[in-house]
Amino acid sequence: MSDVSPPSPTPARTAAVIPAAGRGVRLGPGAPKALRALNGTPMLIHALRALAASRAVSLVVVVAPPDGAAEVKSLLDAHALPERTDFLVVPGGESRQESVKLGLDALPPEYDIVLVHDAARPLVPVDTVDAVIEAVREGAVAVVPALPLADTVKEVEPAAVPGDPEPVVATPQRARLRAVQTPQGFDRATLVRAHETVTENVTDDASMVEQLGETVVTVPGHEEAFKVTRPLDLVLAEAVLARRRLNDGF
Ligand SMILES: Nc1ccn([C@@H]2O[C@H](COP(=O)(O)OP(=O)(O)OP(=O)(O)O)[C@@H](O)[C@H]2O)c(=O)n1
Ligand SMILES: C[C@](O)(CO)[C@H](O)COP(=O)(O)O
Repeated sequence: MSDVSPPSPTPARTAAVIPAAGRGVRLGPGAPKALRALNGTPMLIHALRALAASRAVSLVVVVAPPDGAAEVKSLLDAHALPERTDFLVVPGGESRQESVKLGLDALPPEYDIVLVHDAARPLVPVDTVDAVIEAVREGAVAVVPALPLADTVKEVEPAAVPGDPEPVVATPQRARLRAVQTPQGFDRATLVRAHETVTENVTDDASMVEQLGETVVTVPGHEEAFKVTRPLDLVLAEAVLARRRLNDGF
């Protein structure tokens, strides 16, 4: 009997797609949201560094504003990024869903696990990224970081005219609700099938996988993985960066 143990299987390779093609209408007038600065550095660069901080992520596909791929490529060249990670830039589409699909189409064949991460969540901690990857490696086909809600949520009959009173139709049990973040992690084949199958517009990739009848699971999210959506979020993001600098002793 040989005492040589069989070689352990090669871990699945992980790539990330960062949709960064949005305009940032809710943030107000200015450059596309992903290119706006947080403490002097574009939000997209913060998001790239956050994902590339995971040793498991070896490729990041950035989905740039449709007419902004050249500008995004120059931005990447102008900022220090980890050398062990490869970066690709492709032009995006009209909706987040379309942009993610364009990013997926650009992925080389050797990647089995795909993360989809909003450029608008620039401060996600690496432990959250790694927890998502680990859950996919362990066999989940779709994984989302999730947090319990602080507010009570009402379902309403949306008003025809914004600002008019809206009748409340239900109050879902808060203990069963979660706010989900990114990166969302997927078995690549499942995510590709979801994007080929679901035609209705949805707000996250995991819900497309749900529509295939596949199980989506959660891992704990993180309060610093919040999405920069409105002007106040910029204030919070800069405060988080200031706290990190203090904690790091800078
Ligand atoms: N056509 C689009 C729209 C959105 N996104 C990306 O999807 C992520 C989440 O979208 P959101 O926060 O809604 O960004 P915006 O669409 O830019 O914001 P808004 O809806 O306020 O315009 C962002 O990183 C955004 O750049 C994208 O790649 N392509
Ligand atoms: C994907 C997402 O960040 C999960 O919470 C969110 O649904 C994106 O929504 P947006 O309106 O496109 O920002």
